[in-house]
Amino acid sequence: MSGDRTDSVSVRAPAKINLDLSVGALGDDGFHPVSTVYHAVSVFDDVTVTPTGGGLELEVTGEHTDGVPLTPDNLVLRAAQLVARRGGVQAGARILLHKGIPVAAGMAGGSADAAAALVACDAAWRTGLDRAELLELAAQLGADVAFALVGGTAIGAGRGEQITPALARGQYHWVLALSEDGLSTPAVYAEFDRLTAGRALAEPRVGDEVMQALRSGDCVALGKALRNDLQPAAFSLRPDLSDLLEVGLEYGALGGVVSGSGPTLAFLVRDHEHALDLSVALTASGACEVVKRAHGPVHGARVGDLPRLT
Ligand SMILES: C[C@@](CO)(OP(=O)(O)O)[C@H](O)COP(=O)(O)OP(=O)(O)OC[C@H]1O[C@@H](n2ccc(N)nc2=O)[C@H](O)[C@@H]1O
Ligand SMILES: Nc1ncnc2c1ncn2[C@@H]1O[C@H](COP(=O)(O)OP(=O)(O)O)[C@@H](O)[C@H]1O
Repeated sequence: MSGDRTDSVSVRAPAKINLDLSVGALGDDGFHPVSTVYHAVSVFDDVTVTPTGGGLELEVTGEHTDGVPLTPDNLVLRAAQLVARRGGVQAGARILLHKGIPVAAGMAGGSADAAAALVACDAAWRTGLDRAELLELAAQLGADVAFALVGGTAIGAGRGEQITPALARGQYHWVLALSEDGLSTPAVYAEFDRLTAGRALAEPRVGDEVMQALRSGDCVALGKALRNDLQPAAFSLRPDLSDLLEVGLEYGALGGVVSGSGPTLAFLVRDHEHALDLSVALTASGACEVVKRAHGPVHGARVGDLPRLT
């Protein structure tokens, strides 16, 4: 069978930022226990799967392709393989990955791709996996993949893969200050270990302030409550990010925080107009080359329209 567009399934998955990221001490499994508030924002990757007679082919297009591996360890291919194995599928697929999420930015782009590929392969191959099975496969692919399936605003526990939806009101507007060079997640966790060596770390716990701000939909309170235990480690590896945070706050952001392991800085603003003002100010200051505006929360990975053929 050779695939055509009538067989194709396209799935869109969102980037995330962490509104709060509390990190505990490195465990024997090589991971840190975390308690985090994930928030899905309107920056997306799209995965289109067309069934074929056999084998997996991957093509990557879009704004952010540098640093995306085309090797079997690409999370899209690993996700497709997990679905094929769980669903007992012999068929193959041609997979198009369109990247709008910056790579190695602390925005979980690879995890979004994995989540999109799980949903798209399941639909294209009609393997009929249920939600629990998809979440189980997601956890095998990375700590952030389960959240990319669920989306919205949610608490992540364990390594981040145990997801509970958070009680959250309102839409929030963000200005994302991007960096040309990414930061490696393992390197930032290793720097966190170095900076906290010899200290007894408390069990990770999401702050009451952030949860209260989300419950009441209060963006000013949320701006003050943003927090990330990995931020000192990201600043230690990239001291320019600390200056950039100061610039954003001086220019009137309600709050700002490094997203996940960085280097993206997420600035909270009041509304669309405020986002435009801050974007212009950050760019004009020379402190940051590329900014993106986004809002959240948005949905998790779900089947959408096929991209237009050109
Ligand atoms: C820091 C966070 C915050 O949401 O996001 P990113 O900045 O990567 O987007 C996550 O904890 C990243 O999750 P993710 O990027 O999925 O990590 P994984 O692929 O599962 O793990 C990559 C490596 O990071 C370290 N790691 C990851 C998660 C965790 N809770 N503790 C860890 O120590 C381990 O060294 C692991 O081998
Ligand atoms: N489909 C994918 N898209 C992006 N990166 C991927 C993908 N598959 C594997 N990777 C690897 O994951 C690393 C982390 O990328 P990403 O998920 O974008 O960032 P972060 O972990 O900072 O949120 C990349 O440097 C790359 O080596």
